[in-house]
Amino acid sequence: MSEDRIIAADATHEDEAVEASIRPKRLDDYLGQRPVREQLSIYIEAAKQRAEALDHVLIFGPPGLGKTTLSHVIANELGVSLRVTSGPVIEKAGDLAALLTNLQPHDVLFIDEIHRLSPVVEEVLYPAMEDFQIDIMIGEGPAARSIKLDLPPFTLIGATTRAGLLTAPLRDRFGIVQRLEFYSTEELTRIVRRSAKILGIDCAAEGAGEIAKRSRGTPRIANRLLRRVRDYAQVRAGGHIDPEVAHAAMQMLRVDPEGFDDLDRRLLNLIIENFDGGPVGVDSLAAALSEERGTLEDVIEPYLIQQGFLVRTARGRMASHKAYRHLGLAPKVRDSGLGIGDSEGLF
Ligand SMILES: Nc1ncnc2c1ncn2[C@@H]1O[C@H](COP(=O)(O)OP(=O)(O)OP(=O)(O)O)[C@@H](O)[C@H]1O
Ligand SMILES: [Mg+2]
Repeated sequence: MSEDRIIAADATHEDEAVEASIRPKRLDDYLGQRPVREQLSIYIEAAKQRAEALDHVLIFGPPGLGKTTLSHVIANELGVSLRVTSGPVIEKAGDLAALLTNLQPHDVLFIDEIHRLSPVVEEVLYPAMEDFQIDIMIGEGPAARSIKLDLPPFTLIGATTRAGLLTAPLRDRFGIVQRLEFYSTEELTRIVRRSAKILGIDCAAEGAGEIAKRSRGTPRIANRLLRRVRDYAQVRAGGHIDPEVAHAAMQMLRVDPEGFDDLDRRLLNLIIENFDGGPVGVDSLAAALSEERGTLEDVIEPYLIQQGFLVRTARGRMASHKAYRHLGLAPKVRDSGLGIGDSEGLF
């Protein structure tokens, strides 16, 4: 279901193809995320001055905010090669050992979805990260013995949408931990304008702003909406994107001024109409929407929570007054005063 969403934060094949051309390569082009950029530029500079590998970096945050992009940027700024893999792809300890022993000194190994590493593979990673050493087993049965191999000093960059699922020993081995935040409308406007320029799209500043406003704080969505608005502009408006054209295209895409689509509105409506505003358990919501729990938690909820339309409480999800108003409904009057104070936050 959610794969068809114009505002889904996870990458489609089309996104991946276009992203390669518009993905920023240097820190200066990596817009927004100012604290992250400031810190990393110092750590990178310091590592280069000492001629050492950069300390291991953990990047976490919702899909489409720039984790993969940032890992490419870091490797570029360090002037080293980047090897890319992901948690579910590394099946055996030997697969990881092969990757590690093929690194050049100071290279970056990027493990996407690092929370999905198997426990055996994770065990191999601990000494590799800490001492640049791995233990590998040679032979089988009684003749089997373990030998220690030295690795070149390297930087591991781990990315995850679910920092909470990382084991403590793994998390503790990252010297640098960066959390990506949703982008402001101004930042997304700059991102849209940059992408439009690269893709040769005629997009006025206010047109870019209109797209940015509806992009759920997420560069990937902003870039995708830009491409769809371009299609609309090309067929209906001589190829020029101004606020009116952007607005009309969004109406066609059924993306509302908050950047919500039918699925978001169905979710909020469900909580309000069927569960009396909540609290309601996430499993009940996922079942009612025919979505997987993980999709609901990782892709749909975070922005609704961050924007204060949905509240995550210990007893389940609740629709806020803002949600009622957005759907044109009268907010429910509560006696308990249950609200944001019960929220567990985003992760
Ligand atoms: N800071 C940024 N400045 C400009 N463009 C950005 C920035 N961050 C991300 N983008 C754009 O958004 C796209 C998606 O980013 P990216 O693939 O890095 O997200 P991600 O966090 O790795 O997502 P996922 O969780 O799905 O792996 C990139 O191709 C890039 O064009
Ligand atoms: Mg990624």
